[in-house]
Amino acid sequence: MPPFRIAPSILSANLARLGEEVVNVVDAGADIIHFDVMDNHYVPNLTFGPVVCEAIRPLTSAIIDVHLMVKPVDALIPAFAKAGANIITFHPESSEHIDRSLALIREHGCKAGLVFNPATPLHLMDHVMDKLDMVLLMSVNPGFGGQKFIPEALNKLRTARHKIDEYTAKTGKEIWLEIDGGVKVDNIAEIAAAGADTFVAGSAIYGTPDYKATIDAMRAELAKVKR
Ligand SMILES: O=C(CO)[C@H](O)[C@H](O)COP(=O)(O)O
Ligand SMILES: [Fe+2]
Repeated sequence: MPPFRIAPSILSANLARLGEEVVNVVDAGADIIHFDVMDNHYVPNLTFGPVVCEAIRPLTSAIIDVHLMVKPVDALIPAFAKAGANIITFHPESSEHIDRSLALIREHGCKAGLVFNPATPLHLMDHVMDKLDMVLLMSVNPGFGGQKFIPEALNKLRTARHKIDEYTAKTGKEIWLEIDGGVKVDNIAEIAAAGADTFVAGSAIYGTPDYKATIDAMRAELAKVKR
């Protein structure tokens, strides 16, 4: 059984009580805090920046996974690294020089990843695998929480899993495969079977009254997965 990681997106948290919401979800069993950064330019929504990351950093030792939905990306990379991010991912469409942006993330001591929108082809990862620690597939169009999972993402996950497994077999390098958008208790097993090992879930966790019960239910579904 591969290690499965659950990454609640604080986009769906009660932002008036953000600190408590971070602590509570980690106490409930989350592995990662997923931090959605939107700029009202690359995506039609506006969220939070490095100062908010810096504010939550002392509250938890959980991994902070910063998903940059901003264009351009490079100027924000050092700022998020300084604010305590552990992983920084960005969309290839938002960088003029993908290899350079990935290198910049790693030079700042963070794990680096590329994010693929539903219609963005996976071949954009082919020549930068050595600089990737994570591949994030969007199963919704980016910009909002609470959207419906796009089923074609399952085929894309299988393709990405194959590419990553081939690369890992050749080099020994581990690359996490994360899925983001519309992940729920009732589809997480199918998504894991298609190849994901890391699961962002915003509304499915923060929209329920008992975060531990929801995360436990997700783990129970994941325990049934055969791959
Ligand atoms: O990147 C995102 C949106 O662009 C969010 O991480 C994602 O939508 C999580 O929300 P939900 O689990 O409610 O779909
Ligand atoms: Fe996200």
